[in-house]
Amino acid sequence: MSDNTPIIDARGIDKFYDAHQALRNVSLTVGAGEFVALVGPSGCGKTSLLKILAGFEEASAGTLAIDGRSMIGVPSSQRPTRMVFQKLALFPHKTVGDNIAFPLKLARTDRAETDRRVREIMGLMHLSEAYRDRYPAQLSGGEQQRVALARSMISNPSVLLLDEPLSALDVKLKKSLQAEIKRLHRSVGTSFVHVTHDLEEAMMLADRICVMRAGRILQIGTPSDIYYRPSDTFVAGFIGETNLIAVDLERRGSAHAFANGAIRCAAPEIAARQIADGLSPGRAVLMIRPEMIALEGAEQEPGECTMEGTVDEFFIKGASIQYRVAVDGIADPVIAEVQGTATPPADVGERVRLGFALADVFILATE
Ligand SMILES: Nc1ncnc2c1ncn2[C@@H]1O[C@H](COP(=O)(O)OP(=O)(O)OP(=O)(O)O)[C@@H](O)[C@H]1O
Repeated sequence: MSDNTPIIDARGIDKFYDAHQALRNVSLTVGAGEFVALVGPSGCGKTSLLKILAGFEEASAGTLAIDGRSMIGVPSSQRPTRMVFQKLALFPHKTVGDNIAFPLKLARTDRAETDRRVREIMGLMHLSEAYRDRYPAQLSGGEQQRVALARSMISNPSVLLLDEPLSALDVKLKKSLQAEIKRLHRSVGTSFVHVTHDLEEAMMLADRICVMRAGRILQIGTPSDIYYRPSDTFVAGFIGETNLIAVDLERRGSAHAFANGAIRCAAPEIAARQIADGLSPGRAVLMIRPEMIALEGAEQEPGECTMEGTVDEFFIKGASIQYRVAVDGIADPVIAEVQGTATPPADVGERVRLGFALADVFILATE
């Protein structure tokens, strides 16, 4: 995990491509050994930010320091950063060993030391010695990506920048490479900045997630902050499925309560930490994650709050069953993700009662 000294300190970064503004006043710090994931819709500026950190693009405004040194005007080859791309950039006519050793060759490292380091990093990436004399085309996609990771780590960069390195791989390979990346990160102490479209991947790997939209950073926080305390409805909906229900936020003495005719609660009072920063009483949105909603049956204790509705559809997902329930007075179907069982607890068209605990709600501003 990180200490307090930032390895990356980017402040007020703007990026223009001609008249098009790709980044707007972006500030990001990354601690030593920290793993930060950048997520956001296509075109929001993730790769532009990564390229500015790597030195492949210059910022149009703002400051950038890495390892305490200003990076303005410092070319990519002289930065303590390495980047791994989605599309492999291995040299097809060099062997695996020569590909991995390439950065050391550029630095004129002697042969014995190069040999030792190549062996060490191949071991770390679980690449067998037998692969050393093969060519990239003789490896699987996952193995090639491990070679690319080994090559980028061999010169001990302070920062590894990963631009969707796993997105071209099939699901099984992706899972195993995710585990490899996590293990690599734990064992080297390098800071990682990882761009991904896969939100589950971001949640699994990162110490902090940075959510971007239209060139701006909307929220930076731990996976749990982003998931349970999103800064707005966009972040809430972008990171995993969720229920967003219109409510009125009211002040009750020193506490707050919410009201919606379709939700019955004995005392709908909530703690201040369950309300987005700066939100005042009035129209608001109640967020509750599907897995926090129970389908109430004979064995299920009633929740502190309940809603009644009719099952629209359900999907058996294996470990869980997802219910979509039409609740009178709530525009969108309410999604409940319940524990998977061989016999689904309710059928389409059945009347059901949904229950949830007050502690699991979070109140956000309407868009
Ligand atoms: N070299 C360039 N010249 C002009 N416009 C560019 C250039 N590179 C990126 N852009 C534009 O800047 C915006 C941000 O692009 P960027 O590649 O940083 O987004 P992204 O979040 O990484 O997207 P994706 O998830 O699709 O890879 C986009 O609108 C893109 O079209």
